[in-house]
Amino acid sequence: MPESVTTEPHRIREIRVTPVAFRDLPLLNVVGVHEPFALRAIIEIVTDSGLVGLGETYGDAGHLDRLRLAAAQLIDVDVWDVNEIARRVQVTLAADTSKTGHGMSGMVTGSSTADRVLSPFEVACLDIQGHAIGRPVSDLLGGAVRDRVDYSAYLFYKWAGHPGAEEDHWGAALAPDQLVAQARRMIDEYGFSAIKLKGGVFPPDEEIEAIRALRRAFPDHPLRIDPNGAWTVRTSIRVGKELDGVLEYLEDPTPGVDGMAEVAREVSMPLATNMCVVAFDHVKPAVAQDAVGVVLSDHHFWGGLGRSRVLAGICDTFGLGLSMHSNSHLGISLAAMTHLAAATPNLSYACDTHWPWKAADEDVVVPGALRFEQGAVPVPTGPGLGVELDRDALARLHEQYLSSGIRERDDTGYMRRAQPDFDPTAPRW
Ligand SMILES: O=C([O-])C(=O)C[C@H](O)[C@@H](O)C(=O)[O-]
Repeated sequence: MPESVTTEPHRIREIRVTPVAFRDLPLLNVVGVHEPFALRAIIEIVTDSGLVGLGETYGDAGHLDRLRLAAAQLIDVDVWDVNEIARRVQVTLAADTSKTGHGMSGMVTGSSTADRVLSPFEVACLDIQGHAIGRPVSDLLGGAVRDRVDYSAYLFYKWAGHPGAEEDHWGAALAPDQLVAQARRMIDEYGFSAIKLKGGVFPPDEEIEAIRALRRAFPDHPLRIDPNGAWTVRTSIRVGKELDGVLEYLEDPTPGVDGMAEVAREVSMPLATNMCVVAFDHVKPAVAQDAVGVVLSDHHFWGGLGRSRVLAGICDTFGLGLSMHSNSHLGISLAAMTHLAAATPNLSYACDTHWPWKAADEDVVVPGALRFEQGAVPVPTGPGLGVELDRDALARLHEQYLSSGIRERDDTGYMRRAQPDFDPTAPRW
């Protein structure tokens, strides 16, 4: 065996789970408004060989409790044995009877708890594996088929500032011309070549008008709208017909596979989802009913990067398109998303990211490793995820989490102030 090849295991000695809070602007969605802070949990896995791997996931109270529960069972496992890690997470959570929330604002309630808990541990193990052999995570996932990953401009209706606070630097976006200005700024600053509007906030005709204004202003940019299931089947069909030829896909117009299937029979553009296909057992009924044309993967709820590639294979087999979903996130997640997208040949749509909404001075990774160029992030080529933890920044954002008092308020798993009448299964219009 050549001397450079090592067969030594890298056993887990310690797992640190650190909740952080970072500022989030008053973006509106069907649930309500983003709170002043978004919550994340940063995972550090430390091995007996002295390597440290990073993961990032939701930071709500229920999820944190489950992460810590599972972490305690992973000590001594070799980071190359991800199947054993998955088995232990599964067994631990099967025995957990707590019913607290999961930090996804109620929009992906059907996704597997074990997969959500496994995800950051798997990412951290891949980060360590990459460091151990000196290769980027994209190589561990089969090799990058692209050296840059395209992201989309993710537009939001928004208030001018948090109530009681000064107007923020993005200002209000409550009308079509303000959304066009928001898109123009994002495209100027980041170079995005596709646009997604988070809808379900205003009556559908107002949101159709916003999409038409975006189409006029950006005739060559693929457009999407995502009302997170806020519309009835009838409204969805009407909107789908009115925006025929305007959208590249219509995302989650209505809740549930049955409703999506009814809409899909009547509209010509593909329907996309990150709400009704969010776990492996949702794929079969959706395919059987021809309910969706595009699945938005998200390694945070599909069980990590390896399992997201399994999803990609399933989509390929059944002729489904593949895109990528995001929540408010930091640099560890952006790195993981970028490696995954780079190594997934059939991921042909620009991925979602909330990145532009994050303050540039708030992150847990050392600046510089990730950057946007013409709407795309160059795939990090260093070992592992290619990002380094900034310990001072981690401590600052953890302190912000503690002083915000969010944990005490957060026993539902919601990062956002919910609309009093919000029900993810009941369309509003
Ligand atoms: O459907 C989606 O794209 C999401 O669920 C992403 C986020 O939760 C988005 O709605 C948000 O951050 O308000």
